[in-house]
Amino acid sequence: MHTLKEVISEQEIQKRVKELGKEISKVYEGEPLVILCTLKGAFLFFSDLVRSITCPHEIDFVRVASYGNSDTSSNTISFTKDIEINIEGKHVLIVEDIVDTGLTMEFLLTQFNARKAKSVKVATLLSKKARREKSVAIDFVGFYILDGFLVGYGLDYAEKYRSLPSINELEI
Ligand SMILES: O=P(O)(O)OC[C@H]1O[C@H](OP(=O)(O)OP(=O)(O)O)[C@H](O)[C@@H]1O
Ligand code: HPA
Ligand SMILES: [Mg+2]
Repeated sequence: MHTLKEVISEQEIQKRVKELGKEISKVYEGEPLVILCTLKGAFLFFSDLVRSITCPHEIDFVRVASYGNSDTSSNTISFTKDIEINIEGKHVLIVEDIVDTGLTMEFLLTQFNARKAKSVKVATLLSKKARREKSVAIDFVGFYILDGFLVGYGLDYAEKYRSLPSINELEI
């Protein structure tokens, strides 16, 4: 077992997700919108966020991974599941749990910008700049985090802790 220290409570997360949902709904009102969940880490944030977005939208799922069982990026992104919806002419919102080095988001932006979407924007629950290697533009941010390896609310360490309702720092 590892020691966990709570850094963002379930209540704080739920409040912030609702605020983000309102903000996003205003931006896309009346526009064709596809919201993409980046598996696995974004699964809880995504499912709460889409329920607080009031404008009509489609959803789809993409699977990328680079951390494996480690707390540092392998710098190699495995892309094992693509979306199934055609995004041409539609606005795309990529939903992530965390932008850390930025490598994953840079990869996703390159992928989806190449597919003639009307726009491609990014929503992330957490943005951690201490280890940022690629500068990526993020449109909607839940919380800025200074440092530390985080688990819970979708985020894992070696596949553990994803189902916790709060965000916690892992003491390895
Ligand atoms: O900015 P980066 O340094 O690229 O890190 C962010 C990415 O790392 C995690 O995914 P991971 O590879 O752990 O896969 P997972 O979502 O299945 O946990 C996280 O969910 C992001 O997708
Ligand atoms: O802090 C983190 N926790 C879990 N997964 C991650 N992937 C990038 N950064 C993190
Ligand atoms: Mg992970």
